[in-house]
Amino acid sequence: MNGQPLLEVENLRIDLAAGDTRFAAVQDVSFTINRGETMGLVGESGCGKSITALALIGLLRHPLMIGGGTIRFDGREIQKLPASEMRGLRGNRIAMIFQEPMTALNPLSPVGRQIAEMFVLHKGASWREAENLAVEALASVRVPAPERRVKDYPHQLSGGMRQRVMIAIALACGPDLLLADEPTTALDVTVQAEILDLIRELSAAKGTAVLMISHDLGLIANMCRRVGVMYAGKLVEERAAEDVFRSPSHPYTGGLVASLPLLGARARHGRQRLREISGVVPPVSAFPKGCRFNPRCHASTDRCRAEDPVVTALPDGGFVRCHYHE
Ligand SMILES: Nc1ncnc2c1ncn2[C@@H]1O[C@H](COP(=O)(O)OP(=O)(O)OP(=O)(O)O)[C@@H](O)[C@H]1O
Repeated sequence: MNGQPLLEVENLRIDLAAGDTRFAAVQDVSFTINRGETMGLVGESGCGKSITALALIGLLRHPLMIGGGTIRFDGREIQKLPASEMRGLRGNRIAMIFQEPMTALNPLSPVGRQIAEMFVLHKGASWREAENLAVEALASVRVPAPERRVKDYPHQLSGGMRQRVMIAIALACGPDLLLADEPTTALDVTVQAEILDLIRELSAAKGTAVLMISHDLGLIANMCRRVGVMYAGKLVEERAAEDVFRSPSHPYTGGLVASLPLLGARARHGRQRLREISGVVPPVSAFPKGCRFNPRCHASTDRCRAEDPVVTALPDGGFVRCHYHE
């Protein structure tokens, strides 16, 4: 089954309503994730990564809404599914973990019960069975003394332990797709590595496809075979992770690579200080005309200011959205 398309996103557009106006916060986003595959989505804060993930799991809320395009999961268009079917998919076949588990966990319910609920809701287990399964699920994310920990409330756990609980909930039903939105950003460095290892190991063991979202290209390259680079609501490059580092095609990707402390070519040679991309991602209401990256691009021309580049396929199977990718 691996290698078959699981998630197919075509020309996704996400609108942000502001009074009578609608701004396209995400536009022309297309990508496919095959069964069992791990893909990364990288870009600075505000590029539209999180809202893309929320759209995929049917959790966009006003003022954000899907403005166009299609999302097919396992061959079925999710926008056309009745709400009850979408609820059946969410948490069961598509799961999501967030940066801050405290916001996703119920503070008033013991963590074991929150895990058990998944088995009751989606797998038809009795509460007694589900509570045993919850202990097993906690053990699988390497929470020590899981039979005691199931009784703990979220505030009694450390940030790393809470994230493990979140992963246990997400993977409880053996989803086909896990959306991991900055799952380690709020954690300290040693815990980050443990959590990433856990996601990598458990998803590989269960054949779960993963969409890993991060502003950290180093992390994404470590975890994912394929990388989509997002800038101001558009995918500007999609390549195999090693190709992104070897020969970034889009100037934005080049900037992200150059700003990595260990991998940036300039840093490697130790001759020049790290080059960062100057400026910031514009707000959705002020995306520039032409190529959205043009005001920050060191190589932009009149054409970039006037004309939005189309997607160009690259010989290595990737694609880029830049007039001057060659
Ligand atoms: N509920 C909301 N209301 C208004 N604007 C929103 C809302 N949620 C997101 N946005 C805007 O949509 C754009 C994309 O946000 P999104 O959170 O997807 O970015 P991101 O790349 O995931 O960044 P971050 O890592 O900071 O979440 C941003 O400009 C953001 O301000």
